[in-house]
Amino acid sequence: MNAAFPTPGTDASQRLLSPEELEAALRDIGARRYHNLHPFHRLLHDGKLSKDQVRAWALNRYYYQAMIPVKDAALLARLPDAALRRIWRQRIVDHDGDHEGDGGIERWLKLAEGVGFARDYVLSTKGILSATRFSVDAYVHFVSERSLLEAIASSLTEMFSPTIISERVAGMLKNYDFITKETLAYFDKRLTQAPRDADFALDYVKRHATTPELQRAAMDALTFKCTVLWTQLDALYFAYVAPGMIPPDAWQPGEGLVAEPAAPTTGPAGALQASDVPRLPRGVRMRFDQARDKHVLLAPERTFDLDDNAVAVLSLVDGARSVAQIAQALAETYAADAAVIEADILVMLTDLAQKRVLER
Ligand SMILES: O=C(O)c1cc(C(=O)O)c2c(n1)C(=O)C(=O)c1cc(C(=O)O)[nH]c1-2
Repeated sequence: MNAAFPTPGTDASQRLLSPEELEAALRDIGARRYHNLHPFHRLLHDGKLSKDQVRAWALNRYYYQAMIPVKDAALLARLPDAALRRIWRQRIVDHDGDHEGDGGIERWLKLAEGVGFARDYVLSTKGILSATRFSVDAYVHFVSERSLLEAIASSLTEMFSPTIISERVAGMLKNYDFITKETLAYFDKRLTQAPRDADFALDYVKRHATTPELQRAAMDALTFKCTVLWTQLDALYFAYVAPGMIPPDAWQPGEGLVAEPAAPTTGPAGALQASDVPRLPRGVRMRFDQARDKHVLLAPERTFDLDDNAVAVLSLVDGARSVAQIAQALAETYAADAAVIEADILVMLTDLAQKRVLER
């Protein structure tokens, strides 16, 4: 094949590399083309994406996860000996599990549910970008149609995945308040599975790429696979970051989500009580918007305009004062009746709590 990004060093392709040189050449491909370098991953790991952009990533990547065992079954079907099949079939078990509710696909569904998706919507693959589908399908076709050496070499991106997984998990946990360790449980197992799989595949490639042509084919296969991963992120970036052109049938923010549970309540119908101590949740803050010359309440992905009364109340919401104390302070400032103010601000604060921009 013609590599999309030809690997430099054409003289090296003329001669037979030692197994160590071949490994170094393969690692060099990853160092230059692996998807850890993609701007979308940088934004994801550095906490620069909105919750909807993280959702778009989780949804699209589900298709990759779902098709990996299809790809591995295609490869398995072509393996001529039982010993190799025994080893390779473990990959299918890792993703599909041994029983209902087990395996990597299931754990990815948990991740998607963890960021708000309804399970059935994810399973339907309805909102997935066509470009995601095309590149993942291209990987399955490649593995089905190319030589066994190329098919196995194309899985070698897994050599590079433990580093990106560690970076991703640490970065996402640190930077997003909607991501928990349980949500990212998918990656725990990959940290041992990926090196085991990559060691086997690398050993196979080093032993079977016995001519310069075969070594070149293995390198091209790995390059191809890097482009499979890269183009998925290009598509996400184009649709959901910049310029933000979401194709007609792809997921639109808001679709396929489970309704967010109402704010935890103590009083009747979730109403705040005078003794409650309100505070702004993590990630929510009041700001003065210079351009619009007004105060706003900034929450992840949402902004609420605030009138003067709301600004006066929220300035006193500090996680220490109760509603009654806030009413008392306002009554003194404005020389008004504390009971009347308390009744008014209970309505206002209850409304904010129901919008999940206030906690008690
Ligand atoms: O999180 C990642 O960045 C990442 C990368 C890759 C990869 O490099 O192909 C895989 C995975 N994860 C993964 O979870 C996975 O199951 C997997 C299977 C394969 C493969 O080619 O057979 N790659 C990957």
